[in-house]
Amino acid sequence: MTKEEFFAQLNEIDPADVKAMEKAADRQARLAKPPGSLGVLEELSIKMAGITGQVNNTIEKTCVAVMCADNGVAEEGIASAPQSVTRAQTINFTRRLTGVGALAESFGSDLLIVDLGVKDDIPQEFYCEAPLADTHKIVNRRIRRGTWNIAKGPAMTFAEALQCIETGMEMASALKKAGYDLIGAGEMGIGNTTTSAAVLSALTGLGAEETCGRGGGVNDAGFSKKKEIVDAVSQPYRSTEFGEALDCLTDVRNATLEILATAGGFDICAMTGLYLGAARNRLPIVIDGYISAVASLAAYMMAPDCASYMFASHKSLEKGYMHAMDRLELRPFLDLDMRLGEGSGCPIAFEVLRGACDVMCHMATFDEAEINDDYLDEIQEGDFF
Ligand SMILES: Cc1cc2ncn([C@H]3O[C@H](COP(=O)(O)O)[C@@H](O)[C@H]3O)c2cc1C
Ligand SMILES: O=C(O)c1cccnc1
Repeated sequence: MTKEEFFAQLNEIDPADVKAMEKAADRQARLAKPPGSLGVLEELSIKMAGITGQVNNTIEKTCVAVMCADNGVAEEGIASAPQSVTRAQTINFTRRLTGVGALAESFGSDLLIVDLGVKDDIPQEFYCEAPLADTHKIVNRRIRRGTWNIAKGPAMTFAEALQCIETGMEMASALKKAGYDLIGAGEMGIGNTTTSAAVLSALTGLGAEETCGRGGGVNDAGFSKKKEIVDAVSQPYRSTEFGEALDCLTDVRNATLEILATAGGFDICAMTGLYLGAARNRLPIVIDGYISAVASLAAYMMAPDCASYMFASHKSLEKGYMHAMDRLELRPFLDLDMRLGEGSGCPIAFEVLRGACDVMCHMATFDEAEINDDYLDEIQEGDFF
């Protein structure tokens, strides 16, 4: 995919269906309950209507796409765990032995595991080529054995960044075609909270103090190094001149691509593509934790309408997560003190969204429930809540 082809695909993303949202809001207001009493569930069901164009939605098939890759910056000692964990967990996803694997089994979701460039070899028998042909296999989309070290130069070439984005978009299209109603964005890659922080700092202008957390539990020396690297890598993009030079969407798209290739990882790029592809296919998508949130922000910068297709699941404890949410103007609806990644928040969020849609489909209106709703006038006029 050339950059021009990619940008043309971004222009195919439609805004949310406002008429369907109005109809959904109207039905929510007529359901037999005190107005607004289902809180966030009401908002979720209305947002879902904007995505599908239908007031009533059912969520049957769900899947978390897990983008796996290694990061060259791991050699700087910015992570607590060795890079071999990326390979081990990528294999463990196939057996559902990881956090997201166990939760996906528990809630009845599928996994779509994609290798974009794990460093260590994975035996051939674990791989397949066609996405979703076997959800217990790893889709082989390897670029190379991990990115280059961002502390020393760009993580990857532009062509590689585009290739990862294309893979993410390919996965979204495959999921849509296979009939999934709702998907999630997960990842695995030791060191990816460092690359995510570098991307977030570059995209927002925030310094490393605001965007860096301890990730998987890095020690004090590693944490200092992590912040130094994030500040240094993002510095050219944090200058006011850089921001001021961006005066049209094409400039922002080019700058975001450059930031992803310079400071990001194969996993972050593929997740960015997944969000963009989901929006292009009118497929709702759930954001997991920190890495997932940073990729969703990159997608939003390149195509602002894609935020209409995103649901923020849980408030990750990783520092910087809420900065991404603030820029996206999204609010996570779960707060479980989680900070795992992998897409582990997605299967839980799928259930909440399923419930929100079922309320819209199955609750009776005041009319249907034969309740005289004249008494509501006073509530609607008053400012009680
Ligand atoms: C055993 C283990 C399992 C994981 N599952 C997800 N992550 C999470 O930790 C990594 C990011 O943190 P950092 O930047 O500090 O390396 C990612 O792979 C993320 O998914 C894990 C990390 C470990 C150690
Ligand atoms: O929130 C996350 O996604 C996260 C936090 C710490 C480590 N890995 C992932």
